[in-house]
Amino acid sequence: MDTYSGDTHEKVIDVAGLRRRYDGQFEAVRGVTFTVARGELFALLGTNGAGKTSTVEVLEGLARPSGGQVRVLGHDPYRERALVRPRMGVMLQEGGFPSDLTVAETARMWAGCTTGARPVGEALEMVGLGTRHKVRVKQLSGGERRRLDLSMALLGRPEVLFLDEPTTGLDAEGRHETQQLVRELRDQGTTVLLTTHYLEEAEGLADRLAIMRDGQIVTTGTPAEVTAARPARIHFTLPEGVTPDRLPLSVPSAADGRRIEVRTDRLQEDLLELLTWARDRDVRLLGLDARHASLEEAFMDIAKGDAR
Ligand SMILES: Nc1ncnc2c1ncn2[C@@H]1O[C@H](COP(=O)(O)OP(=O)(O)OP(=O)(O)O)[C@@H](O)[C@H]1O
Repeated sequence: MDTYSGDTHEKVIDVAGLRRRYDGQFEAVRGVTFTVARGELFALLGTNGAGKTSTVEVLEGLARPSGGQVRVLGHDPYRERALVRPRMGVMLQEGGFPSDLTVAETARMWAGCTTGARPVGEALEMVGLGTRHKVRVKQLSGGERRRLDLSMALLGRPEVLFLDEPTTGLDAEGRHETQQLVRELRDQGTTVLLTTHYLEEAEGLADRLAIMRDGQIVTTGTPAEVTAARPARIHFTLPEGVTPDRLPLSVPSAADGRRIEVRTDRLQEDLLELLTWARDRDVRLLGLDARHASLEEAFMDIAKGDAR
């Protein structure tokens, strides 16, 4: 079946066993499966070379898979590109607009090739480039070029938006503004597939995410599910004269001098045992800090090869 009914559980992106091999040799994507529902924001994460862009390019219809099945809005994005392309917005890692054109000329040129385009001024306003319309593309800063790329991806009021590292090169304020815009687009019903190296960005924006390594998805779920599967951390420093070997044995810990890190799946129990031990011996745990794993910590574990 090629079209979907339009209910909120509609799989706007449906990837099953995707493989992509370059030049019949190196296999960059090795059996990737995930779905993204309408109105969902899905983040694809992974270290450099994990296979994110190779995956996203297939979804954008820019490359043919060497194995598996891909559907975007119910269609094969490569063979039925003409049906899918007008409904998707694509922001590549490098926009590559002619550098001698002004921002407004670029936008008008792009609008000319876009079905049902927004007014050019509106698209530029959305990304904060409204006052930069007379500036040549080559005179824009790196961050402004990323915003122009995003603006052009939004021109056709896309149902599904592919954002490949949309905030790379932006300063903190620009990142915040772009994240806010992406959140608003999602809230208005746009389905978004995002790749990013900023893990707090993924943690803050994504409804669900997948972490890739060596061409495969090693972990997937909501940010809370992905971090809940990793050990929590307790950090503290022992006062002088108290050596790590005096800690309660059932609390798993690693010591760097007197600085202690406990990694635990039983945060509440281990914290209670530690605090009781400290109180009974009148030991002050300096700089005590206890928290669940962040997405960054989960990512680092996974990147190192520890996939739970
Ligand atoms: N055109 C190509 N020909 C051959 N190998 C390629 C080609 N493009 C990418 N690769 C290889 O495929 C693997 C995955 O690359 P890809 O760009 O998909 O990774 P990525 O996760 O997007 O990385 P990054 O975070 O650096 O953008 C890498 O080993 C890369 O060297």
